[in-house]
Order: sequence, then C-alpha cells, then structure tokens
Amino acid sequence: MAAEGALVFSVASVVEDVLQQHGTQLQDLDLESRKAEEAASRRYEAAGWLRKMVGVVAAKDLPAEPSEEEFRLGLRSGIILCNVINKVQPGAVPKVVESPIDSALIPDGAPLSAYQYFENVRNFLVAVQEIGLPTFEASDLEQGGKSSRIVNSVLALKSYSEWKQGGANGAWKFGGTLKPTTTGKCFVRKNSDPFTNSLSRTSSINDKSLTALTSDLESNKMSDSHSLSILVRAMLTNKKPEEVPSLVESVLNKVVEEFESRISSQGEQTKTTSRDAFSQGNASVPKQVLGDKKAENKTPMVSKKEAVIHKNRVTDEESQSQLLKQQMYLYQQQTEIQELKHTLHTTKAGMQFMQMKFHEEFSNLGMHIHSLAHAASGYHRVLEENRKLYNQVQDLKGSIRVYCRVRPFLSGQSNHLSTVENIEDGTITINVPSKNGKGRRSFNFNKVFGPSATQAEVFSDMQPLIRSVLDGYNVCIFAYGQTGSGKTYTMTGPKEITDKSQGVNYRALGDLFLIADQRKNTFRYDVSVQMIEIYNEQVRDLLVTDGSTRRYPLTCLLSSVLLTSAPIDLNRAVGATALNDRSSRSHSCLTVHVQGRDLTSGTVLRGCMHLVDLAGSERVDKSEATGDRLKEAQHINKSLSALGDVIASLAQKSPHVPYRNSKLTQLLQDSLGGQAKTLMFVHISPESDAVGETISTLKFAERVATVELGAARVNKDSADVKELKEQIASLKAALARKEGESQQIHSNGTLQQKTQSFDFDELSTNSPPWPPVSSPGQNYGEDDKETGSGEWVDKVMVNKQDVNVSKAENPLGCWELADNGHLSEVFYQKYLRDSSKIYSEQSYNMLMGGNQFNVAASDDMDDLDAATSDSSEPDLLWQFNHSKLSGVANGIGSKTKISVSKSAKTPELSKNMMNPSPSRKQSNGVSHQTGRHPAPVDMKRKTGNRK
Ligand SMILES: Nc1ncnc2c1ncn2[C@@H]1O[C@H](COP(=O)(O)OP(=O)(O)OP(=O)(O)O)[C@@H](O)[C@H]1O
Repeated sequence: MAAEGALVFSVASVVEDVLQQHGTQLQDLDLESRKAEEAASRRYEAAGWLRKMVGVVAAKDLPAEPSEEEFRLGLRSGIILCNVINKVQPGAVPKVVESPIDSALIPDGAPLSAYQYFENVRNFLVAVQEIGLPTFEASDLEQGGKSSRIVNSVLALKSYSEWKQGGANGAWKFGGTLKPTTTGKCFVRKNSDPFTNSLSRTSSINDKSLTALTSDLESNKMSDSHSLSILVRAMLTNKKPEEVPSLVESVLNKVVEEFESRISSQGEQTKTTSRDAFSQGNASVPKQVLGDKKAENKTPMVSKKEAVIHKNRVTDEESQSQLLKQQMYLYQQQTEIQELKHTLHTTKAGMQFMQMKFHEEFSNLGMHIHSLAHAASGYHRVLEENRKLYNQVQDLKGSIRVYCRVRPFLSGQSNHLSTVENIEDGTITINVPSKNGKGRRSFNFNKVFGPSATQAEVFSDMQPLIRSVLDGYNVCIFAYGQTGSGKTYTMTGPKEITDKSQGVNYRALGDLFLIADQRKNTFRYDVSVQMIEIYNEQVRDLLVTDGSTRRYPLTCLLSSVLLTSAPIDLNRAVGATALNDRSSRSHSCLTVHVQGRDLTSGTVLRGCMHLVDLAGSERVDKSEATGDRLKEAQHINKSLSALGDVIASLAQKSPHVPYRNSKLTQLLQDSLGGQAKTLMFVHISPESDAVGETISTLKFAERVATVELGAARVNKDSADVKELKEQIASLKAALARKEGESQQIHSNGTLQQKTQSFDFDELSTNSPPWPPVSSPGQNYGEDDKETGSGEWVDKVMVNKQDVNVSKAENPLGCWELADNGHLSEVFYQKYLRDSSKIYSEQSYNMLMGGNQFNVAASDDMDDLDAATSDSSEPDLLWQFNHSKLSGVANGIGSKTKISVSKSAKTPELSKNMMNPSPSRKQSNGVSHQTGRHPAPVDMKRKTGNRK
C-alpha cells in the first residue's frame, strides 16, 4: 500500500545527483533559482489555466501570477478546483460546497467552513484519482512548501482536459509527479502521447512495464532536454577540452548505474505491493496478468506491448481505487478513533469527577457517622447515667429492686414457641391467651434479662449491690419463680459449673474477696458464711457435713465458716448436704457476713448478705397432691404467702410487719425492711404451657417492685461502741458459762430433760452446751409431733462445739475434720488456714449484731396449715388481709420465750449427721461421727435432680 509500484525519478535530478557525487561544483549553477524559476513558471501556467476555466470573477482569489502562498490560499476552499474538474469532467464532484459568505472577507477561511472546504478538496482529490491523475494531500493546501504537488495535479488535469478537448484521440498519457508522495500515492496514466506541455522531468515506471519506461523516457526526452542542456552546459563550463570526454563518460556511467539501481528497487517495491494486493484477496490482477502473459506469447510484439500497457493501466486503476477506498476507510477509522478517544477522555474526566464527588460524599458520610456514633455514645452514656440515677433514687426510697430473667428453651425441648413477645430495656411483654385469641401484657422491672443473657452479664448488673456489703450494708437477693425457671442456675449455676457458668453466689464471694484484697491497706475484712435450707419449715444447717440431716430452729446459732479466700472447689459432694429430690421444694440461703475494720479510725463496718434460692413458686393444687407432697406444698405456700404478707405490709407501711409467720421471713427480716438493699430476681420459663405461672410470677414481682423499704443504712460502730459491745459480750459469755456449769451440776447429768427459757438476747450471746443427742428413730419439728416423742422446741441455741469434742482434744477450738468422704482437707487448708479465727458464738453474735434470727417463730403445723390453707394461689399472696396479719401479730407476741428440750433427740441427731439420706424420716443407725464440722462452702445445693 505504501509503495504503489511506480518508480518516479527525474533524469535531470539523477544527473544532478551524479554531478554532486563527482564533486562537481554546482554552486555556480544557481540551481535553486533555476528550480524556483521553473516552479513559478509551472505555477503561473496552472493558475492561468484555472482562471480561464472558472472565469476571472470566480477566480478572484487566485491571481494570474500567484506566489506560492497565494496559489495555496486561492485553492484552499477547494471551490475553484471542484468547479474546474466539473468542467473538465461534468459530475466529477456532484456537490460543491460554496462559501456561505464572501470568502474574500474572511482571510484564511472561517473555522466553521473548514470542514466544508475539506469536503471540497477531498471530493476533488477523489475525482482526480478516479480520472487517474496525480493527486496531492489535502494538507498541502494548509501548509507552505508543498504547492509543487498541487501544481502538478492541476497541470495534469489541464493536460487531460486538453486531451479530451482534442477529441480524446489515442491513449492519453501523463508522466506523473516529481517525487513519490509520503503516502506513496502516484497516479500514472499511460499514454502513447508525450505530456509535452509539462516541464515535469519525471517518469513513472513499474516492474511490468520496463518497455513503457523506455518509451516514457523517450517521450520525455524533449521536455527534459531543456533542463539537461542547462545542466550539461553548466557542467562543462570552464572545463578544459581534454577533461570533457572523461567527465561525460563518468556522468553517463553514473546515470546508467543510478537508473539500474532505482529500477531494481522499484521492482522490489512493486513485487511487495503485488503480494499485498494478492493477500488481500484481490487476486484478479495477478491472474489477469498471468492470463495476459500466456496471451502475450501468441501475439505479435507490438500488440503484445500495448496489451501489457493496457493491462497495467487497468491494474493500476484498480489498485488506485482500492487504495483510495482503504485510505478512506483508514480515514474513517482514524476519525472514529479520535471520537472514541474523545469519548474516553470525557468518560475519564466524568469518572474522575464522580470519584472526587464520591470521596467527598464518603468523607461527609464518615463525618456524619462519626457524629452519629458520638451522639449515640452520648445517648448511651445518658441512658446509663439515667439508670444509675434511677437506681440511686430507688436506693434512697429503699425500693426493692426487681430483675427478671427468662430461661432459654432447654436442649431437647421440641416446641420452641415462646410466650415472651418482646424484651426492651426494663419491659417484658408476654403473649397471653385470651378469649379473643391472643393478648399481650407488659411488665416493668428494673432490668429484664433475655434468654441469651450470660451469667457474667447478670452478675455485673448486681455487682454494685453486692459490693455495698463491704461498706456495711445489708443486702438480700432472692430468686423467685416456678420450678425449673432457672433460680438455681442464676444463684449457683448449672449442674456442671465452670468459670463461665458460675452463678451469683460464687461470683459474689469471689468479688468480695477481690475488693477486700484491694482495700487491705485501709480495711481489714473478715468474711464468714452460713448456709441453711428451709424445708417444711425446718431449718437445716448445710455446713454440717457430718451427714446429719438435723434441723434447727431458726434461732439456733448455726455453723459459720470463716473464709480466707473465695471457695473455688465447685463440685463438692453436695449429696451430703442437699436432698436433691426435694430441692425444688425447699428454700436455701447462703448468708455472707462481713466485718470490716478501718485500720486508721478503728471503725467497724458490718454487712450481711443473704443469697436466697426460693422453692418453686408454682401453685400446687391440693386435690392433686397428697401425703408428703401436700405437706411440702402447704409449707411452700405458707412461706411464700408469708413473704407476700411481709412485703404487702411493708408496701402499706403498716406498723406491724409479720416476719414471724415463716422461717423464711424470719431469715430475711433484716433484709426486708431493715434498711437493707433488696433485690428480687424473678425467673420465668418461656414455654407456652407455663404462661399461667409466668403471669402470676410477674404480677407478684411487679407488686414487689412498688415496695419501699426506706433508705438503706450502714451498720457502723465507732471504736468505743464496739469496745463496749465486746465487753458486754464477754460478760454475758462468762455468765452463760457459769449458768451452764450450775445446770450440769443440778441436772443430774440429764441436761436433755431440761427445758429452759431464754430471752433472745441471752441466746444470742450465751454459749449453751451442745444439745443432747437424740435417740435413734426420733425426729424433730413436725415429725416430732407426729411420732409423739416430745415437743420440738424452737428456741435452742446450738453450740458449735460438739459435746464429744473437748477443748483438750481440740485445743485451738476448731472443728475437727470428719472423714466422711464429703469433706475436703484441701478446703480446710485453703479456706480455714487460721482455724483460730473460726467464730465462737460470741464473735458470731457480735458479728450479727444481735440481729440475726432473733425472732422465734411458731413451729406449730396447725398454725401453719391454718395460715396457708387459702394461699396456694400465688396471686393471693398479695391479698393483704389485715385480720390475718393482726392475728399473726398477736401470735408472735405470745412466743417470745424459748425453751430447750433436746435430750431425747440427740442420738438420732448424731446418726442423721452421718446419713445424708434424701429421706429425712429414715436413718440407717450407723454413726461415725467424731464431731461437728463446718462444711466447705459448697453453694450447689442441688445436683442430681435437674429438670
Ligand atoms: N439461663 C439459663 N441458661 C441455660 N440453662 C438454664 C438457664 N436457666 C436454667 N437453665 C437450666 O434449666 C434447668 C432448670 O433450672 P433450675 O434448676 O435452675 O431451675 P429452678 O428454678 O432452680 O428449679 P427448682 O425450683 O426446681 O429448683 C436446669 O437444667 C438449668 O441448667
């Protein structure tokens, strides 16, 4: 495509080159001016002809003898060219774009019409191509220095026009342009007639027409001769005659050489072009050429030569038109590429803009989110603050805090339709079946924990409450709810306790020790614990691990263990102390006593905390329960009913609060109304068949939340008060010892037969001897009455020291370890390292401030039954009955004295200690007891009877 196959060269230029190579001084020849002269002459000829063709008016932009610049500008619009070619060949340019305004007024053309001008020029060039005349580049009209090509083209057109006007006789021949164009375009129209009017000294040759080349050269001889003669004359000027032959010979040799080399390179180019054309599928030409070659052999030489010339001309024309098409295609492609580039550029710019916008918006959004997060954290802070303030108000009012916890569905449960509709902050909404289908009921509490709440979360919410024990407050946390709702889980943990699943009891003790340790430079804390169980209104000391199932009246001084660190031995054998099958039907209480001495002021703070796991609150239908179950139900109902009564009378600020109606309320007396901080933790099951109990539980809890106990007070003694109290305590102890001794002397060794009465104060400070061991088969409390073995008297002060263990055997006064398989030596070594610190009764009473279990209650089952007969429905707990309360109050007044009668029970007591059978009515008669010992504090009272 680049090389068209036509070799263009000028004889004169070859001679010039050769002369230059020979070092011939051509400066003198003034070739430049000669060339300029020739060019101008040709230009004038072209301009003159154009003006003649279109008329002077139309050609007003084109002077008759234009400079190169004028020539170029005059033709730039393409209008003259198109009009001329249309005259030469009508319809060659179908549409000539005329200038909309007088182009003379717009030097260099208006920018808007540049494209239209380009259209004209392009159309002209296409038309010239089609005729087969030499062309030029459209850009030649835009830039100077290329006008010779335009001139060539115009003169060729002139020649063609004249040929046509002359009747177009014979083949018209035009001898090409001076030099190949950059695009390799060369238009050759072979003609037998020489192109005599042109000063062109060029010839076009292709490899297939070497003969034609010769002919061309011959035909151009005349036109070339003028230039050549000038050259030769210039060359020979001033030359000596003897130099002339050798110089001419040398020049001719060089000319021949140059011709040969140019012809061979032209041949190469032509071959390449042919191959290209062939590979482009345009095989017609070679075939035709081949066909022609065959024919060539058969025709005479002259006609053969003409045929070749004709074929070549046809081939050239075809190639040219194909080249033109390709050029146009290329041009189109380039335009499209430009457009695409432009689009790409625009798109890129758009993208960048959008990216910038996006970044801007993104950073705005980030700032917005940041400010929202800030606002949200502020909102949460305010909420938290509100909650704290609310709790402070609650504290000031002394309200009972109520938390609610929903148990998750247990693994293995198939129906997972929960009755809990929604939990939001302190509100829980329950789906309640109603006549109309489905109803809802909402309850408000201080906090509601959903099924997914963890033990740690639960504890963290009550942690401040628990910590206030160290500051001298009394705290009571009791877990309430129907059986299986998760009370034990919250208070103690699941069956297999891990660090993560530890309940409140464990965490509370751990936390207390942690803080005590942190404050060790300012305070010295003594922490001791008690664990009791109330079953069928009987109190049982769970820290006695000698196997005893012995029950005590609440006023008994129970085992108290001084701890030196939080118990961590979680899986102690609690079978010895817990009767698993009745776990749901008993209340258990872990009591933590804390005494803190301010090391600088000597002030003593005493705090006490009850952590109570209540028996299941569900209603037991008496028609369904019989025997033991009925009795248990009655007791539970009685105690919970009593709890309800106490809370109700506190809510109504009644002058009298019936604490003595049950062991449970006696136990909690100092925490319910004694300016303690109280938290009720209600538990509910999510199952839809428990919805009745759930609603009852929540109603109960809601009412508890309204109770105001009065602001909590710190139990604080100044050093003086404390000292005086200690003196009183030691005096009382001395007195009690004396009394004890005299009893021993006068009772003839049968202390058991004695029945004594004490005031509570006496009981709480004296240290009476250990009650006699009951005989086998005997039982206590309610059972005592049933067996008729004597009346269980409720007000016994139980000494911690077993009568069988003398001070001599146990000089430090600490409990001996019982080797019953349920005690851990590790525990004692760990928690009771300093056994001398185990509380004596005196220190215990001091610790309790004479305020512990100080009210005796009736153990009379008849009273109990009477009191609970109509209270099985939990809601009824709240049917505050003044007459009932006053009746209870009257009864309380009559039972302030305490009597002791234990002699007959001692043997059995001893035996039961060794036999932790779930059935408390049975004893196996085997006794290995060596003493009474405080048990390791295993707060897990139930293990074997999980629901
Ligand atoms: N929050 C909880 N997450 C996982 N399991 C729980 C949860 N609460 C209770 N459970 C499981 O539910 C079952 C019953 O719980 P739990 O024994 O604590 O109920 P309870 O109210 O103490 O019953 P009872 O009145 O009979 O003593 C147990 O298997 C316990 O592990």
